[in-house]
Amino acid sequence: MWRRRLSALLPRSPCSSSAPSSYQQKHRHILLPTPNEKPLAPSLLRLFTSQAGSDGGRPFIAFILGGPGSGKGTQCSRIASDFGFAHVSAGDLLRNEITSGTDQGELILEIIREGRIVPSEITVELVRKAIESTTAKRVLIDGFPRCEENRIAFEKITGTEPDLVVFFDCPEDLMVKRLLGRNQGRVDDNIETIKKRLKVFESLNMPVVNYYSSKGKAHKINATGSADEIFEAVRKLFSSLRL
Ligand SMILES: Nc1ncnc2c1ncn2[C@@H]1O[C@H](COP(=O)(O)OP(=O)(O)O)[C@@H](O)[C@H]1O
Ligand SMILES: O=c1ccn([C@@H]2O[C@H](COP(=O)(O)OP(=O)(O)O)[C@@H](O)[C@H]2O)c(=O)[nH]1
Ligand SMILES: [Mg+2]
Repeated sequence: MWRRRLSALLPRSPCSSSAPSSYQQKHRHILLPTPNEKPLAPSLLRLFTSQAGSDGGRPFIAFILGGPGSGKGTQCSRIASDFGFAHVSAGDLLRNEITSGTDQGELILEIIREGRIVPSEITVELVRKAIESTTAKRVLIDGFPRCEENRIAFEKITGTEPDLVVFFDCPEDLMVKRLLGRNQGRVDDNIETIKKRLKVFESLNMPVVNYYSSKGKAHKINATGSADEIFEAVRKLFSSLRL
């Protein structure tokens, strides 16, 4: 499955309604290996063909979802240190591409600045590599998948589904307040971009949450209290898992 071109796997309704940019057309090669290309490393084959938790199998995978400013990153750091998870932040992986000046960095910066969603072929590849390179038995994927297209691409390419999905439920006004106070110099933490990100969250991220809810995999956590209070609910959930 991983050998097929990602474009062939993408659903008809993409994350963005806009046509492929000239950058995307020019960089069609940012795709997964084709049958003639190098096969996956044995470690990766094992990762995506085995069940979580089995000996030598892939790690336990938890998707951590929620609106911008709902506290995903904050809670992930705590889960990572208390429960031994590796923390893979999709947003950080994308920002690393910008700061390291890769070919795709310019496109990513433009999309993040506008609060849109980066094409699946870029993000899935970054997330897949991050999972492959960790030796941890448990991995948090923070802020991905951002839309149904991301989700379908991830599941098809890796041949696996998350073992757990956590959704941080937070009202918009609180998310806005937190984002405006984040103070990390991010190009997208301004009121104009925040409004766009909230719209994208409702229209494109929520269907992913709803999909996993319908499969009984999503756990909703009230994200309105203090970080300590929220972590108490998170701790309960993670303590109840057989990891
Ligand atoms: N429960 C909370 N109460 C108040 N501020 C919070 C809380 N959780 C996170 N924050 C702060 O809000 C901002 C956004 O949190 P962050 O974890 O980065 O959210 P996300 O990754 O979902 O965008 C950060 O400045 C963070 O310190
Ligand atoms: O899977 C992802 C994750 C992030 N982003 C982009 O990166 C931005 C910042 O994401 P991050 O998760 O860091 O933001 P947060 O929700 O934590 O504020 C998003 O608004 C998107 O533009 C994306 O396109 N795909
Ligand atoms: Mg974050």
